[in-house]
Amino acid sequence: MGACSSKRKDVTPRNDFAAKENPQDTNQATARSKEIDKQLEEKTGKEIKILLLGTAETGKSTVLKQLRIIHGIGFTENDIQIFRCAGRKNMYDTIRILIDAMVQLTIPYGFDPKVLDPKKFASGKISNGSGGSGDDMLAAASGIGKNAPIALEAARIYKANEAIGSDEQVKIIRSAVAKVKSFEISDFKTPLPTDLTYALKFLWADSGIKYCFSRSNEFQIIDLSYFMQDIDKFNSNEYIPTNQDILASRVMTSGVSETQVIIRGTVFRVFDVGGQRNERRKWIHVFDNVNAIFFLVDLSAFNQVTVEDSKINRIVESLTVFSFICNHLGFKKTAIIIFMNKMDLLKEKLEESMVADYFPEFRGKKN
Ligand SMILES: Nc1nc2c(ncn2[C@@H]2O[C@H](COP(=O)(O)OP(=O)(O)OP(=O)(O)O)[C@@H](O)[C@H]2O)c(=O)[nH]1
Ligand SMILES: [Mg+2]
Repeated sequence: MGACSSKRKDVTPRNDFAAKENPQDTNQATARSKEIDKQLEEKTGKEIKILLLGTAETGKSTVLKQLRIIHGIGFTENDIQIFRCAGRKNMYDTIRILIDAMVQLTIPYGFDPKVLDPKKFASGKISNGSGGSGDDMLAAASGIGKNAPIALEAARIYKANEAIGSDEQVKIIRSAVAKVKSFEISDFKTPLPTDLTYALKFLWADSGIKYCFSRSNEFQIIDLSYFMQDIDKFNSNEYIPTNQDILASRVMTSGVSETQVIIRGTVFRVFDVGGQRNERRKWIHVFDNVNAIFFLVDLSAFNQVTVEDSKINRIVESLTVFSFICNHLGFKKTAIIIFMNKMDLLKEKLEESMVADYFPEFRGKKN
């Protein structure tokens, strides 16, 4: 995203609570706010430099997008085009990653851990299986304990990870997978071809893929299910991304971008950086004269490993980088604010997962 600025004089959002405040408190708060503004002006000559830091996928660019929306900066035509393409790429990537994860986790297409109907499995065929019946699978599944991944057992018995279903179903799945795999990656500027979107929809509806997605902390994928709900809409040529679509889309940041926001005469220069390890070496270029750092942490990542190293937990990686930033001599006088992000996803995950399973020293409540 390129640099831009807001010329609006007062763009501070008001909320409903403001009207209910005690007038005396409001006066005091206004006076204090003016005092802080004055101090900042004296210190920085009306310029505040802010860095958005954090490891990959913690939500730095999303915070910047929110800032642009809240302060009325909005997005350029070029930005809108980037987000339109991002939506298409996000949908394609989701299924492409899941296809590989199905192999990695040995999950057959059509597999549904909740449906243990003997008839379904007994009559089902495994496309490249070599023996084993549905009854065998059920017996094994019931013997491995309720928390063990039943899919693994299914794959072990059938020595397959392809598909459960009739010959016709298996044929359709094979053809959909082949369609996605053979797609020549484009710049996503034009809509995805209809036969490809058909394959994406078909696979997204598959119970095995759904089960695979439910184990998404075991491989690298961003939850972009927002786009998968309406593939045709997001793929269409006429589609114009809304603010909500823009916030949900994912474009990895490479390099450094600056956005300027002017609030009551003070210029806030906000720098967004890439959080992946190979991007972090570029951070140093913006380390001079920083007034504040917003350090983002993805709290929902407690059960995930980093993209770069499958042995490193994402929260541990965040702590390491945070510690480096806090101890950096250049930031002795810099305000450092931790931004605990993705609380919505954390809440969802705590229904299924426990923090203590990943951090045994954690003594807090289960959820
Ligand atoms: N559910 C949920 N998703 C979020 C939240 N914040 C960000 N995301 C999503 O997380 C994904 C990654 O967010 P980004 O803002 O691109 O992350 P980043 O820190 O800029 O990542 P890099 O550019 O790789 O360093 C995007 O798809 C966002 O829509 C949140 O609070 N909740
Ligand atoms: Mg980013």
